[in-house]
Amino acid sequence: MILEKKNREALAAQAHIWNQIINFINSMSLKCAIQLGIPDIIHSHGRPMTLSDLVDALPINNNNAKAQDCVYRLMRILIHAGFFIQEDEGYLLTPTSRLLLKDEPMSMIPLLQLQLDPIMMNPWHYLSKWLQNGDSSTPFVTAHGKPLYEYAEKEPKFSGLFNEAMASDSQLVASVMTEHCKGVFEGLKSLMDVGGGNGTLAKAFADAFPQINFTVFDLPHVIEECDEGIKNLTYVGGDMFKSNDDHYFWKTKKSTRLDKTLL
Ligand SMILES: C[S@@+](CC[C@H](N)C(=O)[O-])C[C@H]1O[C@@H](n2cnc3c(N)ncnc32)[C@H](O)[C@@H]1O
Repeated sequence: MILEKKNREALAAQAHIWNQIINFINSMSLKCAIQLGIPDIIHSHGRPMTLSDLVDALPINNNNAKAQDCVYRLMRILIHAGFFIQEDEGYLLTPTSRLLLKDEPMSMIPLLQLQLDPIMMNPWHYLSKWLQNGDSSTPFVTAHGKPLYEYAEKEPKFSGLFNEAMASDSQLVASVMTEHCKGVFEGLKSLMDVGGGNGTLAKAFADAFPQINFTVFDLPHVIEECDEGIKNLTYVGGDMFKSNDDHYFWKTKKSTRLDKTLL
């Protein structure tokens, strides 16, 4: 059967819309795989893992006759998305899923947990409402009634999740910069990381460049959770947008003009 151009285009357009509508299945399947510890289970198996071995090892109700079928489908999605490969003998990790192992120093699990948490996903449901409101806040405010960092201040669990996620994302940058961008630090005596979170980046730099004094400046509730311990690294809590002559940040960087959009 030869389809007319008009029909071919309509079918392709329909398939495209389907793909866009169900795009979230990839990220939700990945979240499920991390919650069940699939990358770690396959990694500890030490060789390609069959579907039935995987189902047996998973912390799920595998008495359910559908479990094997569901895990098979979950793995098909994740293989298609590049997280695993399947050989005759079973499933194996890819370089991407290696970055999702719990003990991998550059593990991206915390970032995934933050970005796919309902607290961070809810604002997306309010995007059009926020645009309709026309206010200058963010969709996060429309969804939760307060800005992200105020919310984090009141919710220590979320704050911990946020700071861990930021830190996990900094690990790779820290290692590349300390190894390949040494020239950037030449001649510096001091350096301040404004909005430096729990200091992961500054700690890596302070270790690599002991001749430079580093300061991490962040909101007081973030700094309270940081432990000192490195000689050439200091933590200072404050609000960079509150101009105050006595304020450490403004004393140090009076001429710095900061724009909230940078955050
Ligand atoms: C996107 S995070 C980046 C964290 C860190 N630089 C990193 O890359 O891992 C932004 C940081 O800015 C901090 N922050 C937000 N508003 C701030 C303010 N008014 N004064 C100081 N720090 C602020 C937050 O607490 C958060 O740690």
